[in-house]
Amino acid sequence: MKLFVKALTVIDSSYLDTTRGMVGESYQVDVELDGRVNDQNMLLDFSLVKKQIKSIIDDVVDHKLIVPTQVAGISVVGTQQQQIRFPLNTGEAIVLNGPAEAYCLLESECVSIAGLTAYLEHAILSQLPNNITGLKLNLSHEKIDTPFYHYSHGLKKHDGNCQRIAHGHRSRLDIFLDDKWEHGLVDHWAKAWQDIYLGSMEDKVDLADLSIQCDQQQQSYAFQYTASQGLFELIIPQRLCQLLPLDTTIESLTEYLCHTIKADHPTCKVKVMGYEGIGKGAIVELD
Ligand SMILES: Nc1nc2c(c(=O)[nH]1)N=C([C@H](O)[C@H](O)COP(=O)(O)OP(=O)(O)OP(=O)(O)O)CN2
Repeated sequence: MKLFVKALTVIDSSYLDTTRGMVGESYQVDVELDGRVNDQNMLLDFSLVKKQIKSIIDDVVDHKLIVPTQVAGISVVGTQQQQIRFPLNTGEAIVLNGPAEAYCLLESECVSIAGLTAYLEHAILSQLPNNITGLKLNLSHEKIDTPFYHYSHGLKKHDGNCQRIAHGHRSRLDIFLDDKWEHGLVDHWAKAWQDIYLGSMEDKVDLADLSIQCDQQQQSYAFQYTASQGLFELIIPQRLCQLLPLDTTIESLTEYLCHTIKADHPTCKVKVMGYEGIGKGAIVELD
């Protein structure tokens, strides 16, 4: 007997990669359970499938930075507050300091959908009732036929997990000039924000102001803030980052895109639909 739930949840996270740097991701999650029915003649009540499995996925990976810990030269120090120095293959590094709950440490050399799926399946199955003998997850990307981008950010004013300084999204973007969808503009922004960290100028500090030590980070930006989960710090190469004069909520990002595009096309009606991951976002229009 099997039970399935499609589109159980969406994981919005970021991961570290020695080539790409920090990559924002959104995965849709489907689940299939295997086992014997219980005395309610159910494998597992759908409401428990939704609540319990979603809550495990949230605890293990959602809104976290996924760090492959078998990369040569990586260092992970600390227990409750962890400092991570992640080497890039250009010789640069991404350095973080934050509460342990903001990271998902994966024992591998890189992050892949297959590796993450196996890790989550193991974590979930061990917490389900004994009549459930197997579990299969399907993590998939939203099918986007147009150019899209991967961004990472942190929202220090958010009272939930979006305050974590490095989580992200894989997002589509729609731009219209005088009601016509503009491939050229969408493509431009998708390239500009391909694997980008969107940092608020307000959170930028001097390297010397950080509580962590840093070595060769001359061409890097440093960010720091304290939110309800604790102190968050990040050092990231400037080339992987765009500084913005705003909080990086989807409302502000979409407004920023719309105003920037309007400045180049003053006589056009501009409409931008900015997405934060899958199926949600903001719309801004300027006449
Ligand atoms: N109006 C807005 N609300 C939220 C924003 C935002 O920009 N504008 N941003 C966030 C976070 O960045 C977050 O990454 C997105 O949250 P979400 O995927 O909705 O997370 P939840 O855990 O609340 O939802 P699930 O899909 O159930 O995991 C938050 N809100």
